[in-house]
Amino acid sequence: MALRKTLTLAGSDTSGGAGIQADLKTFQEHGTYGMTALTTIVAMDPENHWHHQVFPIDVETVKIQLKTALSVGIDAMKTGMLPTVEIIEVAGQAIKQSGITNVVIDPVMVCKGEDEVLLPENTVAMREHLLPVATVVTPNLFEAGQLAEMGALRSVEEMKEAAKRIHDLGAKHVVIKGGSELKTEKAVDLYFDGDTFELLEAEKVDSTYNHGAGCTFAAAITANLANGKSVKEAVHAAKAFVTAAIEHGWKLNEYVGPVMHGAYNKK
Ligand SMILES: Nc1ncnc2c1ncn2[C@@H]1O[C@H](COP(=O)(O)OP(=O)(O)O)[C@@H](O)[C@H]1O
Ligand SMILES: Cc1ncc(COP(=O)(O)O)c(C=O)c1O
Repeated sequence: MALRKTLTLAGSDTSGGAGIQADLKTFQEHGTYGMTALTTIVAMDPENHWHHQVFPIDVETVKIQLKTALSVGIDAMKTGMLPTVEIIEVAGQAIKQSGITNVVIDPVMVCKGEDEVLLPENTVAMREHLLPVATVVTPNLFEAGQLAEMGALRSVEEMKEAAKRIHDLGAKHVVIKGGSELKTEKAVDLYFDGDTFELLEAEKVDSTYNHGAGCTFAAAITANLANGKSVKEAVHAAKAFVTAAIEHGWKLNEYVGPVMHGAYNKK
């Protein structure tokens, strides 16, 4: 079988656990050929409690990277941190024009442990330009509440309502990650295909070493789609992959603990 090509349009996480670094490691673990289009650079200030600083890439530079990557014919792609409205618009247009069918939108709005949320106008732009081109969208509880205009989500019932609203905005499949935020015994995610709901459950890991979990989950879905799995199969396999990664999360320094991207294949 020819090597399947995967693309991430996302930010660089200098600390290596999230962003394009998580995506490439995850793509590799799934035996796909990973490519990147960089949207922003995130650096951390070691002298100021590891405070995140975000340096967006010029929109023309994002455009030319997308043109380059999409010209080779991509089997599946994902988006991650998109720092400006202009970049979100360019992403939506490029995806639409390319005709690519396996598109995972991870609507990153905030980094774990950081209070600063990306600008509210970015959420508006995501609704308009990214949800309509999404094969799968993977918001966490906070992001789903923002996209659905429902504020904080606290229960599976509220997650169901949010999933319906997000589906109505154009995303074909919706996965809302309850993760460690939802007050349930297990780590519960809700999957909605526009027709039926399914709960994906895994043991909740008692750990704060979960940096990059969201990116890893979305990248695993992307690689599984590239490898020919159905959306439902791709999501289930990604859940097992990310659970193992969280179980083996580790301490990089006193501020951040990344997941172990390759843990699933070492089991
Ligand atoms: N403590 C945990 N134990 C097990 N699974 C978790 C835990 N926290 C998050 N997950 C799972 O990891 C995946 C990524 O979720 P999450 O970390 O909430 O995303 P994000 O990084 O976007 O906030 C989801 O499948 C979620 O259920
Ligand atoms: C570039 C980048 N993308 C995405 C994220 C979100 O990461 P997570 O998978 O932990 O939600 C971060 C968080 O630091 C980041 O730096």
